[in-house]
Amino acid sequence: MKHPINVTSEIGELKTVLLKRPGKEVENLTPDFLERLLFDDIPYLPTIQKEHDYFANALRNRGVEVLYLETLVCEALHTPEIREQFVEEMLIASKANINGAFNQLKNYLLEMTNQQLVDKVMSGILKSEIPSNQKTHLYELTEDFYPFYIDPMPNLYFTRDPAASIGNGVTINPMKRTARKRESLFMKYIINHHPRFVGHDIPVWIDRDYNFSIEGGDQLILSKETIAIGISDRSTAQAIEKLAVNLFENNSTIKKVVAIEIPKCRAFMHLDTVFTMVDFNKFTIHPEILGKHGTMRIYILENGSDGAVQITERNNLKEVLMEVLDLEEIVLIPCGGGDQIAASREQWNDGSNTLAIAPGVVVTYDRNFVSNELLRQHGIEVIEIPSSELSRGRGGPRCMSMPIYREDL
Ligand SMILES: NC(=[NH2+])NCCC[C@H](N)C(=O)O
Repeated sequence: MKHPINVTSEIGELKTVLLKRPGKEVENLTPDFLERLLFDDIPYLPTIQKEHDYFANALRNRGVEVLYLETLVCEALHTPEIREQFVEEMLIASKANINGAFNQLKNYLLEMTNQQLVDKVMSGILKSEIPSNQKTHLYELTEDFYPFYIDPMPNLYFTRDPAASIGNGVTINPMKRTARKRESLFMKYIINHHPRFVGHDIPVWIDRDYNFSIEGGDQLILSKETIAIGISDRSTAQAIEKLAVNLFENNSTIKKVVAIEIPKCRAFMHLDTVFTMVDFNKFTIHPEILGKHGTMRIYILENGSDGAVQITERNNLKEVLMEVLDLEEIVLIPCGGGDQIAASREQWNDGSNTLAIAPGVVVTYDRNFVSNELLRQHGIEVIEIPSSELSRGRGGPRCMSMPIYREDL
């Protein structure tokens, strides 16, 4: 039986991808809570959905099978026991068990159909949804102070981050920000209970209960043997080392983990906001991460002879890529063409965040016209998608997709 997961590169022909269509969770954003929910503005739901459908269709037109997170979760909750366990775990992760309305919320959710239940958990539960006579806790009465029992999860359409495929396995990521921590629970249920995945040996290289954070936007599969991971605002050195050890010790094909330090700031939250692979030897790059004289802090983690990880330091990205990919030439394509204004504007709108669907073929946002033109000049085929609402969440085509199956190179 064909294994359901296979991702051994960033650019191998994309066969199956996981998306999440933006839903009601995006409409539950209000100005007071934008920052904590990691948005800069409120997308207009009908338009963001239209743009997202365009993205999904662009992928389907190229023969990619598009799976939806919301559908897979519904299908995974196929027995009363799994449903109940899911609801309980989700409520505990939302802290509804601590001096909270755990039982009311549990009953409320379990009365719903699977589709309603999943939509509700994703879009958040408002305090106004539970009748006043059932409210017994102080926090339930303070509706004006904070309107939600459980927060909406507007970042769910960035399926890249809560889980990521490496080889035949996955990382179910311990997320950094409270606003996103619960997101990886969906993948746990999918991997453990969805008929497409149960019965297969799917190694979990790092699990969501690990104490230090790591997110999929920082994880790049450079080749069958090498991955790159950003040491970033979201991914910690501890989790990167732990992942490396697990990959080395558990028969993965990965021999090297390249850890790349990137500045900790909102605009560069993940490695893929400043660096993506578009062809065998071509990468997009935001010039600002290259540092003065192109010097960076890069560490290569390998399996040491005594079972401990061996770490060596490098400082030139191009040279490291040539070394680990065994190539004579690497082309770094600067976001915004190196023009200072275009670079920071287009990076802000994810100009470096491309999704490769085959070597030399990428999906990008239409608004990044300078970067798109430059990619074309480098011989890359660029498929543009509309982006006025999608981009408000600060993530691009790579962030909005979790590859499940790519052809090997
Ligand atoms: N892989 C990525 N770059 N994801 C972008 C995620 C954006 C999201 N608003 C967040 O702050 O988490």
